[in-house]
Amino acid sequence: MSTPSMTLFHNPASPYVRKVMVLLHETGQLNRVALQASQLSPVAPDAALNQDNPLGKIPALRLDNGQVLYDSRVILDYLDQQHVGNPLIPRDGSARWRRLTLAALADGIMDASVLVRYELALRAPEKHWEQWLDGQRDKIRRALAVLEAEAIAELASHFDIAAISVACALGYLDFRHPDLEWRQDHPQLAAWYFEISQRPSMLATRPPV
Ligand SMILES: N[C@@H](CCC(=O)N[C@@H](CS)C(=O)NCC(=O)O)C(=O)O
Repeated sequence: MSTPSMTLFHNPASPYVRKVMVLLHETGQLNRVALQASQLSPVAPDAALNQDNPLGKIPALRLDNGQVLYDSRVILDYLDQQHVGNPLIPRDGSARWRRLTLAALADGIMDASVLVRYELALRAPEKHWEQWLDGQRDKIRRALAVLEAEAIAELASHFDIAAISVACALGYLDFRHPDLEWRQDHPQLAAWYFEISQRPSMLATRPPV
């Protein structure tokens, strides 16, 4: 087995890190990356990570020449150009922009979900800003509605950047926000997610219980 040449700042609870891990599994590159555990939140930063990523966010990927890549979209793009199989990010044409837009929609679900998580887990309950929380949850609901109405066939067509990103966003909703009961109004998305959750890359990267 080859020695890893890159280091990934990693936490199994992060949906953004999960995207990177799923892509590494799907493209056969797992053994190229060593994982460096990072425990952090916006109020409890990881000093080692801050040296490599001034934004203090994971994932960050240190390459063998010392260069550091962030954020997850940049890392996915880089890693997708490092394997010989079919690209998981279309290189050009309208498919590229459509698949990246679906991926951005999924990232937006993660962004809103992570912000809600921080507000609920890190701030005292009497300081919770309900109107802001509702605004974030509305973003999640609108994005899920669009995926259900417009994107199921596209998601089912390949397990690429779009599908990986949506899968990781839904996995995070299950992990941190089961109260949202996202399956209730999105039966097609739920059926798609049930199926792709069985992929080895998804099973191996499930968030901790
Ligand atoms: N847009 C970034 C988001 C990364 C992100 O927010 N990661 C969270 C963990 S899930 C984090 O590092 N939070 C620490 C902080 O915000 O200070 C990406 O796609 O990589």
